[in-house]
Amino acid sequence: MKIPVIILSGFLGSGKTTLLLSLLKESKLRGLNPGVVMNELGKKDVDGYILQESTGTRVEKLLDGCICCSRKEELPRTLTALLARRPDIIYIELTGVADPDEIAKSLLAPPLADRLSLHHTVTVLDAENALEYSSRFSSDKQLVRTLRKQIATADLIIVNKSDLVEPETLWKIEKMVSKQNSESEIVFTHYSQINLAPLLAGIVVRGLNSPALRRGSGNVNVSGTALQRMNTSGGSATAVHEPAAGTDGSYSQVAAVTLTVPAAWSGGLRREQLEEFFRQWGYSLLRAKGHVRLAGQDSVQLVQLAGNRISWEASSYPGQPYVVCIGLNLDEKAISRSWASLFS
Ligand SMILES: Nc1nc2c(ncn2[C@@H]2O[C@H](COP(=O)(O)OP(=O)(O)OP(=O)(O)O)[C@@H](O)[C@H]2O)c(=O)[nH]1
Repeated sequence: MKIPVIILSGFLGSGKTTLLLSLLKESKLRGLNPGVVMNELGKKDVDGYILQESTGTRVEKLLDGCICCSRKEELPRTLTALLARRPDIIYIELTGVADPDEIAKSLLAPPLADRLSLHHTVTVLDAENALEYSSRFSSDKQLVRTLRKQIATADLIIVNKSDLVEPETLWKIEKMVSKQNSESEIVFTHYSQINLAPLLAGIVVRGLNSPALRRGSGNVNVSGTALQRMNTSGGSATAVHEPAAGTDGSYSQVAAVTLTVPAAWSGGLRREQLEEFFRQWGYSLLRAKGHVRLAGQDSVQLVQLAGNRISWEASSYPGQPYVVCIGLNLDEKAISRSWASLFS
């Protein structure tokens, strides 16, 4: 009995975690026992914390690297441990710069091939920025290639953040997607809200909560539909992008820097101060997220920069405040210096 896997891919900040939140809530409503693997480029699990807080789901976190290349060998180990908890469905949320085809190859090769089936590969696009990627990242061919692979290998493409663009842009995105993948479904969404029924079709309770299991029979033939179009044949699983030699958490030219608030700092930052800190790096800062304490506020704030927009919301994060910055050709020393100056 193979456990179905749904791979969630898409560029940084496109709305993967927002979709995963809906999927987990729907899974729980259906009585399913979901397993989650979340991969983050940074050393902190911002999204894993959000998911655990909102849904109570245990999340397997693979931090500080990408499971489609530098941390590739960790995925089979993590999935094997996860399978011991008898999930009905496994969701794998990739980093924004991961190639979902590489992950599919890992799933469909020994030792996992007999235990998992690829149910769907979903790619989420940020409607406000997707058309700009090829020109904006023209200096990083590997990144452009990976973003194309994210579109080419998906069987469902969610064009998200449609609230931020004109209908004409959506039409252009549809055209661009169709050129790269003429067979996938395309849906246009706001906060990744889609009808989840087709995605979850065929997935049934069979793990710990399964009546069949309670009766002592684990032999229920209800595995998810394997994806026919996924090209997993031929050649070894060569990573599309390799970590640059001698760097830590760096993929093609995309790198993550984790910045913590000094333990001795008892003050609070001003919102404008932090927004200015983010803005100074321009388009080289692709994504930022973290939990910080603002001056004059009792609660911690979850701050997110995605697609050059900054959002704030209350958070109950209990640990030492931090921010993860992910960018292209980021000057790590300059960022760390600028960050330290906020507390001097
Ligand atoms: N305006 C708008 N914001 C959105 C939409 N969907 C998600 N967001 C916001 O965009 C930010 C990034 O969303 P996530 O779901 O974390 O994106 P992600 O793809 O998981 O991001 P990473 O995995 O960190 O790269 C969050 O602040 C979301 O609240 C949308 O449809 N419209």
